[in-house]
Amino acid sequence: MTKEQFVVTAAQMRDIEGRIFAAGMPVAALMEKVGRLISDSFARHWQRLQSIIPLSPLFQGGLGGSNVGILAGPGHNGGDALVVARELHFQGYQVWIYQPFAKLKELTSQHLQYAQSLGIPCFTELAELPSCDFLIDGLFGFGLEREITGNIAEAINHFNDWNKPIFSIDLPSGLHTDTGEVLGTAIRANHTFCLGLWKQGLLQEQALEYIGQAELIDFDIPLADIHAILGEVPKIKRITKTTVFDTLSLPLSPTTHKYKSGHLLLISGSKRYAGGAILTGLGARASGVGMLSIAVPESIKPLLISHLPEALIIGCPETETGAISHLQLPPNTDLNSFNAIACGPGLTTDATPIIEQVINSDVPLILDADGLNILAQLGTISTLQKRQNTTILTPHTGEFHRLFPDINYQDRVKAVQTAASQTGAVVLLKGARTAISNPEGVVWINAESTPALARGGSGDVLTGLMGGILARVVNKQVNIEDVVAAAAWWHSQGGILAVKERTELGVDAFTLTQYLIRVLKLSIEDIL
Ligand SMILES: NC(=O)C1=CN([C@@H]2O[C@H](COP(=O)(O)OP(=O)(O)OC[C@H]3O[C@@H](n4cnc5c(N)ncnc54)[C@H](O)[C@@H]3O)[C@@H](O)[C@H]2O)[C@@H](O)CC1
Ligand SMILES: Nc1ncnc2c1ncn2[C@@H]1O[C@H](COP(=O)(O)OP(=O)(O)O)[C@@H](O)[C@H]1O
Ligand SMILES: [K+]
Repeated sequence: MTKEQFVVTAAQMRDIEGRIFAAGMPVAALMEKVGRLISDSFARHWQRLQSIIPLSPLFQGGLGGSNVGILAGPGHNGGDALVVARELHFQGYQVWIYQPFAKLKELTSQHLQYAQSLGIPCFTELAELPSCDFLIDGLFGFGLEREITGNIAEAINHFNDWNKPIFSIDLPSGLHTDTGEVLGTAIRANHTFCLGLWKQGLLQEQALEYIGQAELIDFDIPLADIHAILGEVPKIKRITKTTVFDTLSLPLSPTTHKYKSGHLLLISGSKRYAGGAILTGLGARASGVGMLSIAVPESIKPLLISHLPEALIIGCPETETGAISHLQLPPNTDLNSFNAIACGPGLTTDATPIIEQVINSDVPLILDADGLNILAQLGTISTLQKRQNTTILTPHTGEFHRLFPDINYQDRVKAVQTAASQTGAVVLLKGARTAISNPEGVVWINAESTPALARGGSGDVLTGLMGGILARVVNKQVNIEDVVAAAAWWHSQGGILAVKERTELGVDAFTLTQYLIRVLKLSIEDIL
């Protein structure tokens, strides 16, 4: 595993650091190292930002003229900030320190004393503060243990109102390290230097508006210490390119044939939502699945054939409303003929018998969209108890709430873990930071995505893509949650590449399908 993959809670980070200190690393030496790494990274970012952000009238050109305000807290987050203050002072920045706390940890207090001896101005009152070009936030890190109130809360709100770029150390002060919840109030950072290992709260949706661009500062934590605390196979991980490529089963075996590369059955669409079936089909096409069958209402069969000539389109009898009334598979075919079924986009809730039929089958199954709405009507947990084979549920927040009305989804990591454990399914909760859990609580978080994907139909693309990957690799002893993670990552990366070439407004769901193979190609070239 790479450092980028690990995700820790505050308690785990404290235990990992505890091991390093117990092994002999002096706390002060580590703080020095961390502070230097932050200063170096900061200087790189600031050079880049200078070209795009208007600076204060005091700015005299060159780094030496930049004015920087350092917000220092009482603990070691404040200590880190004070090391950064000293480093930037020696690099020629005009530095001042805001430090309103009466009692500081020993090491933090020493750094403050030295900074003051160097002539760096230090203030305790907001009213005294000079102007600056940017702020470095070292008020609280993972040691924040209660709501921020009083003058500190006031100060945080005040700094947010300054509208200056803010760089936060470890995490924006005020965010809960594990859940990303705002504890009273929080710094709205433009950039966050996460120290050592990714804190779980930074990967939670509710923290996103506070983090800005997040960067991991690797300060060489020994892998043995990480594994000693997180276990040999950590429970919560961030999806990375490497993990995805381990799952995609590439290159193809030279002796493969179309049925060895998986046969996926998509069940999707209605007269009303024909587009959902097309988008799901195009998502599946990008997966490279060997055989693709798509069951749709008879009346939209010609439309599907025109968009997906390679697929076997199965026209089914339809209800008065134009939904599939029941599956009518070709002769000599039953559901066991398929390696996987993906079911739901565009079905409408009139297709209830279909959902009952696929749930009763013994084939790996993905349920999405109306498949989930019907499942909620049937009773999520009792209905899924009948399943013998793999089930994957891919709700967005609204669907999740319908499926699991009793689960609080503020902490999305906990929410997917609970849902997966209650149902025995792998659950993917869609959103800006999609979270995936298997029934044992093994979680993947998709930390790189783009809001450009928040458009109708983009979830249909994901279902098709995931179905295709699942059909391709399901017989190859893969973990199902790894397959789901691979699809989520690929889908988001397609969106990110499309944004680069077409702006955030240029990523409609059809366009997204055209970027899936392009982004795969670039990623393969990158890995080789
Ligand atoms: N030891 C080191 O040199 C290292 C330090 N690191 C830094 O150390 C930080 C953790 O340090 P600490 O454990 O000292 O914790 P923090 O610096 O995050 O804050 C703890 C201090 O804040 C006080 N506090 C907590 N909640 C408060 C509230 N709501 N209102 C007012 N005061 C409050 C506590 O009483 C304590 O004094 C990390 O986030 C990181 O920045 C590590 O990341 C790297 C190694
Ligand atoms: N703000 C966002 N940032 C990144 N990805 C997002 C965001 N909002 C939605 N998405 C992604 O877009 C897709 C939307 O899926 P879904 O809600 O099912 O849409 P639809 O049903 O219209 O296809 C999901 O993959 C989701 O993770
Ligand atoms: K901070």
